[in-house]
Amino acid sequence: MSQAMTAHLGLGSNLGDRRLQLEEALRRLHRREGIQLTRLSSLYETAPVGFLDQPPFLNLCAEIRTTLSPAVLLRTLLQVEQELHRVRRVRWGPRTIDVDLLLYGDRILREERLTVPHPRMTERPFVLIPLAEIAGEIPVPGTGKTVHQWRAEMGTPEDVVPLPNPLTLEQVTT
Ligand SMILES: Nc1ncnc2c1ncn2[C@@H]1O[C@H](COP(=O)(O)OP(=O)(O)OP(=O)(O)O)[C@@H](O)[C@H]1O
Ligand SMILES: Nc1nc2c(c(=O)[nH]1)N=C(CO)CN2
Repeated sequence: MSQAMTAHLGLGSNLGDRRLQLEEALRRLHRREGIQLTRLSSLYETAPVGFLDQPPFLNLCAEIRTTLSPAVLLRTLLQVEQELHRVRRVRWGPRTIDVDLLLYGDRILREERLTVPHPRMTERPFVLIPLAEIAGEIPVPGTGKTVHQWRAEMGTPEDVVPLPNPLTLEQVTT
């Protein structure tokens, strides 16, 4: 068994019961061997980025402790997406669930199917705002800046709105 690492995930949904799908994805991840959910950000409603003609997303970020390697962790995230019947037709388009690996400790990976830190995370308000809540002091490897510094540079977008009743760690781990 390898040493447990801290990693950060970004989750999003903009089709169907968005909140339920995020909740179910988190519950399934926590039940997987080698993954323990340790912190959740607030839940945000966010305007779509990239492909604009699609419904608003719910997004949040999660901290996990994991003994899985980055490659096995990514495979597990993709499996959970499949279990939730993710349908994806358009790049950056609507999806029932999306789970991205944002950070894996202080590792930098540039593999064919896995880039860590996630290559677009420092330009995405729907990632940086929730991530800053739970990982503000963490340096984004290879960038020379912390999550908080990236988030501060972005200003305060109006289209990332915290929901009054977020998901709780207790709710998804018990
Ligand atoms: N850090 C990462 N997290 C998740 N997927 C990654 C990562 N790096 C590379 N990938 C690859 O990206 C592929 C496509 O991912 P996905 O469909 O979630 O992209 P997308 O959500 O449409 O766009 P984006 O990557 O901009 O969020 C995955 O199958 C995976 O192999
Ligand atoms: N607001 C928001 N926009 C997106 C999102 C997302 O999760 N939230 N995911 C995308 C696919 O990578 C593209 N655009």
